[in-house]
Amino acid sequence: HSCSLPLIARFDSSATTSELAAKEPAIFTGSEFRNIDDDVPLAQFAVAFDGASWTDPDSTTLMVMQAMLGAYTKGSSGGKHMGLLSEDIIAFAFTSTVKAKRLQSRATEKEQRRLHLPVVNRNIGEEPPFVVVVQGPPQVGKSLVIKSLVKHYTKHKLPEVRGPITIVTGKQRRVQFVECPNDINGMIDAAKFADLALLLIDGSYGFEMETFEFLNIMQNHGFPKVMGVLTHLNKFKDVKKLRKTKQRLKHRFWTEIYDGAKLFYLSRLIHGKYAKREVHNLARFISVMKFHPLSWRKDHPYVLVDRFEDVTPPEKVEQNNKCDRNVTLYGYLRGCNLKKDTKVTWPYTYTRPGYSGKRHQSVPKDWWTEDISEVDIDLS
Ligand SMILES: Nc1nc2c(ncn2[C@@H]2O[C@H](COP(=O)(O)OP(=O)(O)OP(=O)(O)O)[C@@H](O)[C@H]2O)c(=O)[nH]1
Repeated sequence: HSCSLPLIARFDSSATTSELAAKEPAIFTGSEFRNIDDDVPLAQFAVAFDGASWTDPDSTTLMVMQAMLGAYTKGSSGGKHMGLLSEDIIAFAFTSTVKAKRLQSRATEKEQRRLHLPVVNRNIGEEPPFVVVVQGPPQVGKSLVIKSLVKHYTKHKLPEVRGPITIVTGKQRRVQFVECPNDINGMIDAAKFADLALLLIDGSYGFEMETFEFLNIMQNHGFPKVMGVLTHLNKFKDVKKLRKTKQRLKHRFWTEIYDGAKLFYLSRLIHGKYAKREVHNLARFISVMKFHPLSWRKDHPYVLVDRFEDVTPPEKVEQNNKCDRNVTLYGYLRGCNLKKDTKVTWPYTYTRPGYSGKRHQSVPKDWWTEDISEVDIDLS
């Protein structure tokens, strides 16, 4: 004490702690961390508030309060005048045996109740969107149909279709529109993840190879709901011929799919866009359609990867065809949601030689589907 007094005297000793603090105010640099652990029956939390110097008339009250709540040391750095190291929390120390017993029996009761609870769905986030695949031969109007539907639902003009587009179409429903690429691999992918396939047919030309090809692929890769859409009908000048063609194409469509399969007509093009009323009808059908999980998908889980946090570029994966890197993915496994940050290790990759060389106009590079039927995934 005698040594430190002269040292202190060198400073302006008339200033109180609060005055010193006021000169250089503390900035609270805190953060929040929440960790839900059902095995720990107690919730622990920390509260920070402005303190008062010991000369302050409120200091005694605050000290009593702090003793009741528990204290945190200022030992470790965390800001100018404070620390963040937690100490024993006095608040959790029992002062009476009766209270201790009561708390203990309550904790046991809670634990028992937890054990007897039915398994709750702990999926994080919303349900995956329904995937509507828009398929058809080149130039049939796939992009225009997607643009028109987006415009109908969101009132926004979509200048270009560059990838899957997800839209909220109802309180509990999201729909994702995907343009089906016109190559065999793209069609196989699409047939697997589609909940609904919109088959676009050029009415002025009739059925084309791409439609039959896709129907064939769908037979083998899970048959989603299918609706036909006839476009380019405005090219008919003769009303009688138009009516006859519609009839003929409808019966052909029914033969290919099933009797009574839904077929829409986009018969008018106004300023380069489909007629509002016709788009409205199509959109309403999509909005109210009941989608059922397909039994095929239950046996062949497919993951639709939206976004990789640790992206493995397809090109790289291709080179060493066996990829065992741990990739954190954020996506949907059909039928159940994957937890965010689920660790997935896949032994092989879906990307095939030449993938990067191909022009994937409608699907962004960091988006692809992965067959994970043999992949070890921790879904707990
Ligand atoms: N006359 C007429 N033209 C249409 C109709 N539907 C689309 N088009 C036109 O056909 C062209 C191609 O339309 P897109 O929507 O790009 O067709 P797409 O199927 O996405 O084409 P790809 O991506 O190249 O396969 C555009 O110029 C459209 O305006 C229609 O019903 N009638």
